[in-house]
Amino acid sequence: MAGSGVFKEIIDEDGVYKFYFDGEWRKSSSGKTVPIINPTTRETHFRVQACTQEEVKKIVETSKAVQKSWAKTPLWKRAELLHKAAAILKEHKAPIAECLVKEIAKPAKDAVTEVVRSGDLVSYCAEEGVRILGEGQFLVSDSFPGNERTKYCLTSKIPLGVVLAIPPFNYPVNLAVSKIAPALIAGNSLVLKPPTQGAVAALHMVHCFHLAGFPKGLISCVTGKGSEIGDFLTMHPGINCISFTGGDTGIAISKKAGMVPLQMELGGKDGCIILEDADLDLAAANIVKGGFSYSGQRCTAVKVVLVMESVANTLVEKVQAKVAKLSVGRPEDDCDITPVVTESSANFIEGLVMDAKEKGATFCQEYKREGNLIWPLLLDNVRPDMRIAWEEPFGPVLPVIRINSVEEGINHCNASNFGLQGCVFTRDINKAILISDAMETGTVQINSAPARGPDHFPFQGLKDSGIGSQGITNSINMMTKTKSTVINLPTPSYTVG
Ligand SMILES: NC(=O)C1=CN([C@@H]2O[C@H](COP(=O)(O)OP(=O)(O)OC[C@H]3O[C@@H](n4cnc5c(N)ncnc54)[C@H](OP(=O)(O)O)[C@@H]3O)[C@@H](O)[C@H]2O)C=CC1
Ligand SMILES: O=C(O)[C@H](O)COP(=O)(O)O
Repeated sequence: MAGSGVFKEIIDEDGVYKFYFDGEWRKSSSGKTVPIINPTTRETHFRVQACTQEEVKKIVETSKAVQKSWAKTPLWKRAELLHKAAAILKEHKAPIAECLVKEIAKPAKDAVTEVVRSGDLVSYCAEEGVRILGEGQFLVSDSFPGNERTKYCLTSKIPLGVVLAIPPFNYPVNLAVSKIAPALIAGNSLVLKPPTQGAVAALHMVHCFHLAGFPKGLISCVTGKGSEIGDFLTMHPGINCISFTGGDTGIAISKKAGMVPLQMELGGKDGCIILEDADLDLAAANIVKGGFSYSGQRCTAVKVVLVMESVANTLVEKVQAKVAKLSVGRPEDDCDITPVVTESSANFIEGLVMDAKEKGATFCQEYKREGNLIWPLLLDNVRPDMRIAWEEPFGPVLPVIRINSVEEGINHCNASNFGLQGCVFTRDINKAILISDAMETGTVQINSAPARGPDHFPFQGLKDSGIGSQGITNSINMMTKTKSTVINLPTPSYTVG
């Protein structure tokens, strides 16, 4: 159970979760707490510390000092500790998953999957780190015009320093470890600012790293409202790298952050283009899985279907039939559609639905909402003048735009300010490749819904969808800098003998 057993020390006598600093679980001197509202009951379920700027300052200072010795810890030892943390995390999947169910209404099975996937990510990262950080480059000078072979250049990868990790609510464990593990294996220290909704799952996860025995102060977890301590953290001169996943906040952070490397994974409006020759059963299954899993609260969710008019009726019928089978209700009951994360999120989604209604979209189901729970809704005959054609609902509402040419579909996707992923369904691989090349997105999936995973694949967004690329290997590389040592010889190396 959450907050019990090995997790007992992360909670205080009043039931408030502590923050983590210098290898200890602590109460904030602010005396204030932040409530975490259960999206299903809409009542406060957990409380976390509202940390102060002074506490943030101390955390960053300590992280800086500890990082120096961590960077000198042998790579194999860093990997060993990560493997240990991964095993502990998987061993405690049940209480962590329970937090995900209560804090973000993630369906019970998916919550367990997130924790197990996170353990696997940490292990893979440890192995990949040993491989890629264990090798460097060797260059000789006479390959560049005008040079003799008098210089040998040895390059290796060195850590950046203190990495700040800010994950979003929808994968508070997985998108936290996707930043923590690469940072640590590369020799950095790590400050985590978890999302408010999802903070308690993240604190449990951090405790698994604590139990693994990482040095004191190497990992810290500071809680509080992003809007209150966020700027102080992201603009702190002691931070050497920011890895952020979330919405438009990331754009604001990018503008304010100093000269530090940024990894930004932001929103998306992933288009799904269906050609006339597509396998419509496969497409319909992927549209429903891609559009409605975790109630559409995935950056990689299918967020607009662009279907050729000649097959649109058949496709919509097939999707509608599958939508009708989705179960709607409590995450504890493992329903497909569960309450969206906050009331304001539900209100925002409703605003998009009402706009589409006023402008004449065809409702394939009746719009239904109870509290934060919104029933899955397919909107047909959506036109470009409707907000839902462009904005991401981050909820279980999926627009269908009927197109008369492939170009029309591609142009719609490319006119978006987002460029995360896209997908195309066709039996013609040549067409699929041409469409993939034409789509201005970080990834295009052929005959499958968009997805970030598996976690070692590169994951990146163009335009407002992000900066840089995630994925285990890319994240390790991003959290390091190249260091060269040049050996200068008195004479060209091949003059002897
Ligand atoms: N491309 C990708 O990989 C993904 C993108 N997303 C996108 O994220 C959005 C939904 O996630 P959501 O969590 O609501 O996103 P937000 O951008 O609202 O929040 C993301 C994180 O930023 C924190 N934060 C808020 N304000 C600040 C600030 N001023 N400075 C620093 N940190 C701050 C939040 O903390 P707090 O909760 O305390 O406010 C949270 O931890 C969607 O747009 C979605 O598309 C989501 C997942 C993956
Ligand atoms: O936050 C998100 O939405 C994730 O990055 C998507 O991950 P998934 O495609 O593996 O569900």
